[in-house]
Amino acid sequence: MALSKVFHNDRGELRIHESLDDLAASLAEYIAELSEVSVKDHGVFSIVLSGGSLVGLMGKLCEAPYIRTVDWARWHIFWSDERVVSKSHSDSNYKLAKDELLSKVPVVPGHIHSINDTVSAEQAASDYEFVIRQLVRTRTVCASDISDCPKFDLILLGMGLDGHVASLFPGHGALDEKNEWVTFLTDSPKPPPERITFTLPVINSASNVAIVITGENKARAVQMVMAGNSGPDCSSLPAQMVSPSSGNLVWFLDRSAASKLNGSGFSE
Ligand SMILES: O=C1O[C@H](COP(=O)(O)O)[C@@H](O)[C@H](O)[C@H]1O
Repeated sequence: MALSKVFHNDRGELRIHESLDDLAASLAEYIAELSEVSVKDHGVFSIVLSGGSLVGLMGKLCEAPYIRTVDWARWHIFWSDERVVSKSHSDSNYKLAKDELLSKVPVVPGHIHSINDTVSAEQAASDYEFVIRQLVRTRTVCASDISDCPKFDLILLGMGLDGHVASLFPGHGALDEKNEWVTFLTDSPKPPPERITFTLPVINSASNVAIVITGENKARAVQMVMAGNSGPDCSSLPAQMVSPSSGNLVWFLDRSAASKLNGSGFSE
C-alpha cells in the first residue's frame, strides 16, 4: 500500500506521497480502479494522457498485477495536448507514451487516437476534434449532459513550472477558447512552438481529472495554485482553472512538490 496523506478542499482531493515510488503505486491503483468502474458502467475506458513527466510515473501499470487485471482491450487513448511534430520525433507526446507505456501493454492499436502529424497545427486540431466528435457520436466516448463536450472517463494532466496544463499557458488566448474542443498554438512559450491542446471546457467536462506534479522545482507553482494566487500578469494560472463541473479532481503530489503547502486550506 502506497504511503500518502489525503486532504480535501474546494480544489478537490490532494494526495501527498512520501516518495515517487509511492506516488507511482497510488497513481496506478487509481487508474486501474477507474478503468474497472468505467468498463463496468459503459464498456469503455476513455483515458486522456499528457506528455512530460507524467508518463514515466505510470510505469507500474505495465507490471503485476495490472498488466493482467486491467481490461486493456477496452481502453481508448487520447492526448490532452500534442506537439505538432512527427510521431517519431523526440518531442512527440505520442512517442513518449508509446515507448514508455503503450508498447508494453495489450491495448488495441486502433484505440490509440493520436493526432495527424502530417498537417499544420490548425488542421491537426480540427482533425483531432473531428475524430473525437465521431467517437462521441458512436458513444465510444460519453457525452457530457451539462455541456456540448465529450465526457472523458479520465484526463491525466501534468503541470509546468509556470502553472500550465496540457498546452494551456498563462495569459495565452487558448485559455479563452469556449467553442472548440481542440485548439492550436503556433507560439507556445515552451518549445516546440506548434501544438494542439484540449480546451478548458473539455477538460472541465471530464468525469475525472488528475493533475500529477512532482519535484521541488514545482513547489512554488503548487503553492500559488493552491493558495489561489495569480501569475505575474494577475491572471489565474491555468492549473487553477481546472475545475470539473460535475466530475472529480485529484492532485497527486510528491513530498517535494508539496513542500511549500503549509496552511493552504486543506484538511485531512
Ligand atoms: O509541454 C508539456 O509540459 C507539461 C508539463 O510537463 P512536465 O515534464 O513538467 O511534467 C505536460 O503536462 C504537457 O503535456 C506537455 O506537452
